[in-house]
Amino acid sequence: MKFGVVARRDKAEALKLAYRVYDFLKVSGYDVVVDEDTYRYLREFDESDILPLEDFDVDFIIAIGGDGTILRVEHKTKKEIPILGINMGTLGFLTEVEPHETFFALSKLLEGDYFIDERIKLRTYIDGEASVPDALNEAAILTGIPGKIIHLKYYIDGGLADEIRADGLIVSTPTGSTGYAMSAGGPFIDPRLSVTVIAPLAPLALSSRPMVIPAESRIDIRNMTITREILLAIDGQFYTYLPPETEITIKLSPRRARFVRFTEEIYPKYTMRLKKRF
Ligand SMILES: NC(=O)c1ccc[n+]([C@@H]2O[C@H](COP(=O)([O-])OP(=O)(O)OC[C@H]3O[C@@H](n4cnc5c(N)ncnc54)[C@H](O)[C@@H]3O)[C@@H](O)[C@H]2O)c1
Ligand SMILES: Nc1ncnc2c1ncn2[C@@H]1O[C@H](COP(=O)(O)OP(=O)(O)OP(=O)(O)O)[C@@H](O)[C@H]1O
Repeated sequence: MKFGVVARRDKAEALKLAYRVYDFLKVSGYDVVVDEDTYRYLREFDESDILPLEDFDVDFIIAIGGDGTILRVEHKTKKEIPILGINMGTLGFLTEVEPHETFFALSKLLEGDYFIDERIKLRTYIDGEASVPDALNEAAILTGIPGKIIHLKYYIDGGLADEIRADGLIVSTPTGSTGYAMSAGGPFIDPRLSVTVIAPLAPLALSSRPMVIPAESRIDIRNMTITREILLAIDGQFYTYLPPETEITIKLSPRRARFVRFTEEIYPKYTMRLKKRF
């Protein structure tokens, strides 16, 4: 078995724990690679084990950090590698275990006492091209000029669903339903469901409400403000400004994210975490 180790670079405890995980796995006889960005901030790893995240070809990734760290791993790796998230974040909604549980969790992983939680992702097409990363949380279509409204029309499976004047539109997976979409008034979506949430961001009209549609549906978004660019932000990791005439389409991605879990429990696990959020 081969492992990859990644830590958030801005927290010394996360880097130190990454080294302990690396050392434990090496001493146990496993091949381990370490993300080069992590190495840049802690030079103790063996130089021959350093690789860019983009080149990780391992069985499991141990990610030590918060949600931003997990999202970064998801965006940079090319294969659907299962991630075990160790929470060294503020919220750590996407992580599985707390730091004090690290070595117990690793033992369970090595014994095969775990399961894989697969999460759907969304693919965004820009003028018909899949040229941007898939979203684990959401694709956010945002006003390019803070303080200025954007006028959008969006179509579901070819039919006009709504026309909004708002700060933006959040198109979210069940995983992302507890992130930006929830701040836009969207509901908690049980991660076992295959649905997409569409939530307008600060809409002018009271009648523009969040909706939940089948994940297999096609969403076409058109910018009606012909003079204003819009900003597309995916999972807070990738940004691009799009000219007004750009045609945006969002569909279910053929790819999935995979997480190592030790319990299938959703309630009260996620709902308790939501309480921590507020
Ligand atoms: N107003 C908002 O609520 C708002 C605004 C921008 C981005 N976000 C979220 O932040 C994400 C990027 O995360 P980051 O850590 O790189 O950015 P960040 O550092 O700006 O933190 C955003 C916060 O959202 C939390 N978060 C991220 N994904 C989550 C999820 N699936 N469920 C519950 N909480 C979640 C993070 O823990 C963090 O507290 C985006 O994908 C988006 O969902 C939220
Ligand atoms: N190696 C790195 N390269 C780029 N950005 C990084 C790196 N390590 C950490 N960051 C950034 O540092 C910030 C903090 O990381 P992270 O999101 O993991 O923790 P957090 O914000 O405290 O946790 P949470 O997202 O759970 O609230 C994030 O914005 C993350 O993207």
